[in-house]
Amino acid sequence: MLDLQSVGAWYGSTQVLFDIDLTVPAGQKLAIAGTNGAGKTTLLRSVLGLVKSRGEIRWEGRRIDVLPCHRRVRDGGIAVVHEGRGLITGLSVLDNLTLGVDSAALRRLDEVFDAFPVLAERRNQPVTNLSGGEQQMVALGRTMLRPVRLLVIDEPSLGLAPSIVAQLYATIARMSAAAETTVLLVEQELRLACEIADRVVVLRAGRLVQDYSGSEVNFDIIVDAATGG
Ligand SMILES: Nc1ncnc2c1ncn2[C@@H]1O[C@H](COP(=O)(O)OP(=O)(O)OP(=O)(O)O)[C@@H](O)[C@H]1O
Repeated sequence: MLDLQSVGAWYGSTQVLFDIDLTVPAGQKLAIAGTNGAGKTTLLRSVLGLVKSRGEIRWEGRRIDVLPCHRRVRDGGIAVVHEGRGLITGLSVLDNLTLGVDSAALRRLDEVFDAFPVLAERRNQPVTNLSGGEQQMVALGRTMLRPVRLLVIDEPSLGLAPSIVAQLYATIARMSAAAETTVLLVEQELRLACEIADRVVVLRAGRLVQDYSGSEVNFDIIVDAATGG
């Protein structure tokens, strides 16, 4: 379970998140919606320890707000797929996928190549030769080889062709179902968010203003709240 109590966040002296209380049960797929600048990415960054924040954040019962980012990620089984993709530009596709993983995980490399055949074809090429969508596949493939308990995903569809987005989302859905991974997702395309999420919260001007789950996770219900209507 991920639990945020009275979380605020700041860039310099400017507060951009206010009093966020949010409990995400293990295995839940939560999408965070809201207009540009509402604070969606900052909420993810607060969980990861990448922005100045106050309040308490617990993951699996343990306070993580007191830990630096690398400890949260390593100890908490947290993986991040974000706009910048976080790949190591000098390395090949294969090296980016496998760097630091153990031999048991390496045996699952075929699962990544089954999900994204183009990566098998281009395994020895530098990641910088890949398109944005292919790089996003590498980023997601990396998480498939690691024991991920919390998957944090920021804008996976940004700038990608619909067919690639569909492939990415199918993989995310499969991964999270198979391993009961908890997912925190920021996705501007609300239809996509509603397809994968079992809960959607809406941020407005740094505050959590709506919380939808079950049958309320429906594009027509959520779109007005999320776009400020
Ligand atoms: N590095 C930064 N330095 C200063 N202010 C920032 C920084 N990053 C974001 N902000 C500000 O914090 C607020 C929340 O930004 P955030 O990126 O979290 O919003 P968002 O909902 O993810 O927006 P978008 O949908 O446009 O990506 C905005 O007012 C933004 O201008």
